[in-house]
Amino acid sequence: MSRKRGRKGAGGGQRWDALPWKTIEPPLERDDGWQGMAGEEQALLYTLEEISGNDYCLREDSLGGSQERSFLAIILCQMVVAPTTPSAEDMPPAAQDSAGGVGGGVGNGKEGDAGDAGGKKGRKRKAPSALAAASEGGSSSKTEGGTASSWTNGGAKGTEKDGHGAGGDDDGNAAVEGGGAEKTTEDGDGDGEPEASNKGPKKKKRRGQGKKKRAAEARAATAAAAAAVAAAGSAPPLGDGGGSANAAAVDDAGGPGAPPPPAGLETVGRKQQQQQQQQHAGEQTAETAAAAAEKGKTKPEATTKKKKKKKKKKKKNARGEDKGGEEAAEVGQKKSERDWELGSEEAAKMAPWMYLGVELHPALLWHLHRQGFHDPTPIQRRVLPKAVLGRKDIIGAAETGSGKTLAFGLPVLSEILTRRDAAAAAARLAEGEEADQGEGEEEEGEGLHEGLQALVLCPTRELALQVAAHLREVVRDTGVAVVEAAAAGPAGAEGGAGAGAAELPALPSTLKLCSIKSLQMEKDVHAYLFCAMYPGRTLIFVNAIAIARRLSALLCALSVPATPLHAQMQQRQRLKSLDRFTSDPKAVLVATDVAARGLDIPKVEHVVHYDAARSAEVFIHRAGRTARARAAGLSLSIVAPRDDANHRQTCSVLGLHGGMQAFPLDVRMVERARERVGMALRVLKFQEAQNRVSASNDFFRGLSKEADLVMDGDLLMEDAGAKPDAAAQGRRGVKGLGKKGNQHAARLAAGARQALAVSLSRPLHSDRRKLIPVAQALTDMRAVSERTAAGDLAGKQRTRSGKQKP
Ligand SMILES: Nc1ncnc2c1ncn2[C@@H]1O[C@H](COP(=O)(O)OP(=O)(O)OP(=O)(O)O)[C@@H](O)[C@H]1O
Repeated sequence: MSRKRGRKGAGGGQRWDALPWKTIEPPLERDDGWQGMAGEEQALLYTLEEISGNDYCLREDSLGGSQERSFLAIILCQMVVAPTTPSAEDMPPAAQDSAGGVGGGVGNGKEGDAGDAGGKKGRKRKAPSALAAASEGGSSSKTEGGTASSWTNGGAKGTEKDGHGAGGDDDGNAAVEGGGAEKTTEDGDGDGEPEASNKGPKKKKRRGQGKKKRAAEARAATAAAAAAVAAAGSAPPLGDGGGSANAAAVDDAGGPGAPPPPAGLETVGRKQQQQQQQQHAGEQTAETAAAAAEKGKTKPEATTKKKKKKKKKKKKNARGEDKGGEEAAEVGQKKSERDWELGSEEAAKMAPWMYLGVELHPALLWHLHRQGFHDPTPIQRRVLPKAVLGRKDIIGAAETGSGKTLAFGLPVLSEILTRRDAAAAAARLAEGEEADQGEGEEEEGEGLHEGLQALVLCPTRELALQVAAHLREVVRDTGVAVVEAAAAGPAGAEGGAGAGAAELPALPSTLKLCSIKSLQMEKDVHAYLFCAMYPGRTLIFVNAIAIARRLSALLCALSVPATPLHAQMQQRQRLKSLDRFTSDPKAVLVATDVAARGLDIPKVEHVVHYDAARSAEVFIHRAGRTARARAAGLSLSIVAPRDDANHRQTCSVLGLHGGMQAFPLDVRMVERARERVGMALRVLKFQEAQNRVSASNDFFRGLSKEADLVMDGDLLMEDAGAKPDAAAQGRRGVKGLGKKGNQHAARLAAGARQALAVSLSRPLHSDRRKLIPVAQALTDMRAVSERTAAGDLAGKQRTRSGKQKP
């Protein structure tokens, strides 16, 4: 439900750049609810409300506890792009007229968006309060019903919540979006080519005659596609029984209960964008006119300076010096508005986005299409209309891997791009010049939008990098820079979630949950057995850094390509581990909860909880690293007696009162895995001894070198397994073992390594057919247990009646 919160009648005169940024220092440590929010956070929200002129906050009653605080970052994003002036439709007619005049120069290049209704009149959207009221009705139902999208949740839980991005932080980093100001002539990725459409952005020659034709084609195709989907009953009909908030939001444009003329929808969206542009252009015209007049006077000087600056920047880039420390802003060649036109077929594919009635900036649409995102996800469908059209501040909630990043990212980026276009148009207008894409325009835009446009806070550096990369993908080549910036967090802190949240995020319905009961000392065996039997990208979660180190070393010794990830690793090493994990489809990452939240690593097939998560919320975040974006995934909990309490609590919170499904195990394979793990532990023990010896020897050698002394051989220990010539030099061996003892140790080490190698060269099970996919194993197991249950039932009935049932 939406409800009003915060101070009323807040003025809208301030701008986002007056934000007290310094008061937001991740990690935000409170994990209690909205009401109990730390004073400064509360103050920050009020400040944000004042700045945005928005004195209400849309939220759902189902959200509570830490979720609200979790979405501070999103609120923040929305706030910084919220209007500081009344919207065009709230303006008196005269003002609207003048804004319309400005907009005439702005709308250039939009005809190809398939967003125009070809002259049909769109219905006016409701005023914000009406929209809020409408959304109340819509948001009461939490299921996405009857939509065209395969993102529909179907059997997923009715209440979808999330605790995205908050809680106990690892090291408190921020992803920062800068906008408009930066531009280089390089494509950050070196890959400006479209993948989905196999067509590059349209070239300028598309201007003129052919353009109108193509635009008309695109409109016709989109309208036809939309109408076809609606006719088939698979599109979300407005005001239908599905009752989703999305439908309610669309109602705002189309009226409740009325089947939507798709073109009308598009008109509303397009009109909205034009209004936004007109509004921004109107705001900036006077300011820009003065600036332009000034610029006109000093232009030659200013241009030369800028060109020099650019040259310097290019040189720096070539030398790789301009990385700004940790930042790696990928700013591609800025393309003009016209370059983002989609062809008619492409536009038709993107019709589900048009249904939202939100006209996203064409560049975003183009990039969404390029990435194959033809459908908005449920959370995106619900957020976008309210964020973009309703200009609401949103606390969003959805299952893991459901596209929340773009849900908050798209409105922010669309606003930045739209404002920039409007500013450029206003500048052109002020200078009385014909729109001319190129250097001149870039500089105008640059002058008007220099600086930070939006800020996203993330609890870990990894997440900051990921969010930035994710957003960067949709603004490639627009000249908007998305960069990551680090902020200091508590050293060595782990990214555990705050316990005791009243509401929990949901898990995707494509995720299977199962468990293995184990002894503490057998956990290694089960973890190894699973990795060996079901190779695939696997994320193993442990509760302690020492275990992450030990288990990853053990798995490596067993030829499983494992790497650790924990908060005590240097940032560089952490990124390297992640790189390795993402580049090898069979890699295993042994991680602490530093990797539990928000990380979107493609195609993680399995999540293994080596140690039980300390709370159900952490469990959900961990498990949510797999089964993302509609993919299937498996979560396996290895439950030893000491994990039992946490595991049972998680099960009860998830409503699995009978516990999780037992993972099928073959006793013979467990036996063989046990043998191998034993051998690997021996190898590691010898390895460790060897490492200790060489570390000690290195230490003494280093000392003697520094002091310029001749090394006394007695101080050196002999390497177990060292080369024979080293032993021949008469050094003393490992203390307590003596020379013979060392030789014996070396022999043992070599023997253990060899035995392990032999064992690893054989299949884990003599019958290779036992290597079946996890999903198959679970299906088989279910069938067996169903048969057993049926048998049991029959058995019971037999006993009771004394007769066997047919
Ligand atoms: N409209 C879309 N169509 C297809 N894929 C999408 C769409 N939007 C996002 N995705 C993809 O879905 C994946 C998950 O997105 P994202 O990381 O935003 O999820 P999330 O909801 O933030 O997850 P978490 O709660 O775990 O942080 C990403 O790989 C993203 O590229």
